[in-house]
Amino acid sequence: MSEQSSTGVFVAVDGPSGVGKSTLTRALTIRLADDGHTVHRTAEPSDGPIGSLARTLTNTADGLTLACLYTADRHHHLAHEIEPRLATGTIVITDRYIASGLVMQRLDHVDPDYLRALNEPVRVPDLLLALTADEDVIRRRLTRRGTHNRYQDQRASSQSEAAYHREAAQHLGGRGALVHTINTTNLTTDAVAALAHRYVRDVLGALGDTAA
Ligand SMILES: Nc1ncnc2c1ncn2[C@@H]1O[C@H](COP(=O)(O)OP(=O)(O)OP(=O)(O)O)[C@@H](O)[C@H]1O
Ligand SMILES: Cc1cn([C@H]2C[C@H](O)[C@@H](COP(=O)(O)O)O2)c(=O)[nH]c1=O
Repeated sequence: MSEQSSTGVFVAVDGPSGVGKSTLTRALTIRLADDGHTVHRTAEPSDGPIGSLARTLTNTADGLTLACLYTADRHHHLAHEIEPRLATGTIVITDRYIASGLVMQRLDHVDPDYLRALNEPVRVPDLLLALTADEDVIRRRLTRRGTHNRYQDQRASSQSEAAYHREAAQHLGGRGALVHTINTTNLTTDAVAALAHRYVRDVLGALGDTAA
């Protein structure tokens, strides 16, 4: 087991619904923990009070309400769960973050400029792993696993969702996040995890971490 990292790294895994975010987040956490790092796996909506409310209202509230709720949850998530861990050198990996906020409520017809402005004060991740896959592949994955939310049942939204995620990744890159896009169409879950693992190790290596 190698030495514990002294620098927290904040990683966001984002992309269209059903692309493989949760699968990757779990696998990446295990790989980094096996390297000897302390890793905290989390997700948005968070398990905090605002996240729980947002999750409850996702299928019924309007886009503006959800945009404000999810952004409020993001601030609370950062202040109470993410930043305290980063401060102790933990690697934090979140399944969904700002990109989901820029995309999902845009699918609810909220103005993208407003969504960007709302998320402007929110800390960007050090590394965004932006997952993509061909639309028919995502659809097959969702059918096999089962849909979780109303967005996944709307076939028409999946193309816009992918396009909006590309824009969101570009925007976050412009705000200083290191962005790696992983096209998972022809990659096994292990291959996706191996690639993501390498990207995180590169970041740790650049920070001078001996366990990278
Ligand atoms: N690279 C891959 N190849 C094949 N199947 C995959 C791959 N990645 C994930 N899957 C499968 O696709 C399904 C959806 O994956 P997962 O639940 O991780 O997606 P998600 O992006 O987290 O979904 P959601 O947006 O609903 O939270 C699961 O059944 C998972 O096993
Ligand atoms: C962060 C965030 C999330 N959402 C929605 C999208 C999904 O309906 C759920 C999360 O579902 P999962 O299967 O657990 O990934 O939350 C959203 O609408 N806006 C956001 O900013």
